[in-house]
Amino acid sequence: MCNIQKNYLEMSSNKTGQSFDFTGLKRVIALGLSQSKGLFLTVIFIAVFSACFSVYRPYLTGDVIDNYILNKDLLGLKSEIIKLIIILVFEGILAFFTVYLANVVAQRVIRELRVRLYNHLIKFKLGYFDKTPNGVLVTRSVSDVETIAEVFNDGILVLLGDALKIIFIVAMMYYMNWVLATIVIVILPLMMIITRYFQKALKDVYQDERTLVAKLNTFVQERLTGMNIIQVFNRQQAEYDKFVSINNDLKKNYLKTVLYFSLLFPVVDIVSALATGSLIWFGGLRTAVAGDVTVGNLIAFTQFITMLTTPMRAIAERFNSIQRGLVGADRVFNILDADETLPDNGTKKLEKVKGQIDFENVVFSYVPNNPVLKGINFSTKPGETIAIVGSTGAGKSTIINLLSRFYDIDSGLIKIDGVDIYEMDLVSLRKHVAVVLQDVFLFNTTIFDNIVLGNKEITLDQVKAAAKVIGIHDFIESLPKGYYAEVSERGSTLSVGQRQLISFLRAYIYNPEILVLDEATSSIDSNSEEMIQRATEKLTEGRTSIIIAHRLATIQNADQIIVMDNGMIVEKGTHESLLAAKGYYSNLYEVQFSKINN
Ligand SMILES: Nc1ncnc2c1ncn2[C@@H]1O[C@H](COP(=O)(O)OP(=O)(O)OP(=O)(O)O)[C@@H](O)[C@H]1O
Repeated sequence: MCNIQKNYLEMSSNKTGQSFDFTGLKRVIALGLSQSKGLFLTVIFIAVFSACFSVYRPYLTGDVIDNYILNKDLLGLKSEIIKLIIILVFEGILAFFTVYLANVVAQRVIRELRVRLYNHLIKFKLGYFDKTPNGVLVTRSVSDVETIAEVFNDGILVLLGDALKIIFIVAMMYYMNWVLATIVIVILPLMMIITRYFQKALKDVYQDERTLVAKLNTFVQERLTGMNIIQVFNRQQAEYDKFVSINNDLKKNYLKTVLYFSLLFPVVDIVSALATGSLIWFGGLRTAVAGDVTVGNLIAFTQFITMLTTPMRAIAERFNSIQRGLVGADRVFNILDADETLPDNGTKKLEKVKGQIDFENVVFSYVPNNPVLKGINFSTKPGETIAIVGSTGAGKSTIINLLSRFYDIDSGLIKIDGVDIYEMDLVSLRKHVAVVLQDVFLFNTTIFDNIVLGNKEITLDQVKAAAKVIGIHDFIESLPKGYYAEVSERGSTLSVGQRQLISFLRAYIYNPEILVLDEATSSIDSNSEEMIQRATEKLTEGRTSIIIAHRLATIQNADQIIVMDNGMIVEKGTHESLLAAKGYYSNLYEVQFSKINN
């Protein structure tokens, strides 16, 4: 099974087996407190206050019936009704503040988590991204984080109010009439069992839902990026079928949630009706026969049952929201807890480097125990141009990944100016090494921004001067908005050659002492080839350069050519000496030369 699939499955099937994740909840609450302690406590205070008020209402209703309506005390009735109205209005105001403030807390937590997550991800080793599909990470950073809001919005803060309400109602019922209170209370455990059952079932459904959403995001994102492959190979129908299948799974999952909910409400209603029926039957008998239950008591208690059912039913919903939020939180915290950051323990900050590079017996594997580089040794003098050639998959690009510490080596030493790169501060190391990758990546912003990459110290004039040297200034100026022309996603509206030249310009403007260039394999027209050849000469002038070459014609003047095969260096020398040796390089050269001639 490939790494991506494995990691994806690991991240998706993180079921804990517990019905409620208290550790996750504690962590989310701690985050809420750290973001808005004052607000958080205010909402709790309002919830307590509001719970007291709502309980007072049925009590007052019973009191109005027994003492004012039945006694025909109209004056007293008027003042009691005014009291009831004031309580209702006040309850409404408190409800508004609870919902509004809980949402403010939730949004602050979301903002904080997104920032933390992005800040964490951006420091991860490239190896992590090799294993994890982009769609999964997009889902974690966008929609999973969003679900955490539910823990606050409809979750714990409101849940607390509901729980308090239940406690106050029970206390008030016993205060008013213990017989009626006991009749109602007997029914309560039944409701709790039902709620707990649905709570467990819903957690599993939500976990599956998050997995399926991530799967759908990954699918759509990858297909959109590789749309040209799908269309060229006429895979539309097959890809459509796969999409329909994932989408169907998601629909089935949502319907499961709906099923649980549609069942939960009627079941709770039936239990509530059972409680009301028993109350009226027994209570009515006692009113008529024993006389120890007043009419006001009976009416107040029917109101209590409704008031109990609503928060109890709501508690199931609240748990449901918290559950959904905690499943999202679990996934987000998994990433936040992942220790995938590239270790940066080096302390040496080199201000200027001369450009001497040494690889000493370097061994490296992407996947443990499967070395891709098996003992690489070479050295460059400052200012030299060194070319690396060899068969596909030989390990050429891997060498440049190691020099910039995109990945860490298994053993050996890589030195710049005699200093082990692991002793160097990472930022300082990368400041001295510019990399032009085979597959040019352009962001969806202006050409200028794509070149300076947010560095405010680089001016437009500097970029223009550099573009003239590289030979792309006229082309950029010919675009409708020149340097401020927007590049479409990944630069798809530019030709391969133009994208290459923009990435050359990006490296040139940073003026590094060491340049690493992974030549594009895609064929370009001879005019662009000539432009790129001239730009390469300018780019490598006066700095140590490592060029991974696919076209041998471009590297004949290199100071040193390294020939690689199957993770090892098989030959080293100049173009002439290697041709004379009649070995691997000479063969490679002849094959390319005869291809060109043919
Ligand atoms: N991120 C990765 N994870 C796992 N294996 C990888 C990764 N990148 C490359 N490899 C493997 O490492 C080996 C060397 O790859 P590398 O890209 O260095 O070859 P290359 O010589 O640059 O090839 P090409 O000329 O085709 O670009 C290959 O077998 C490749 O499959």
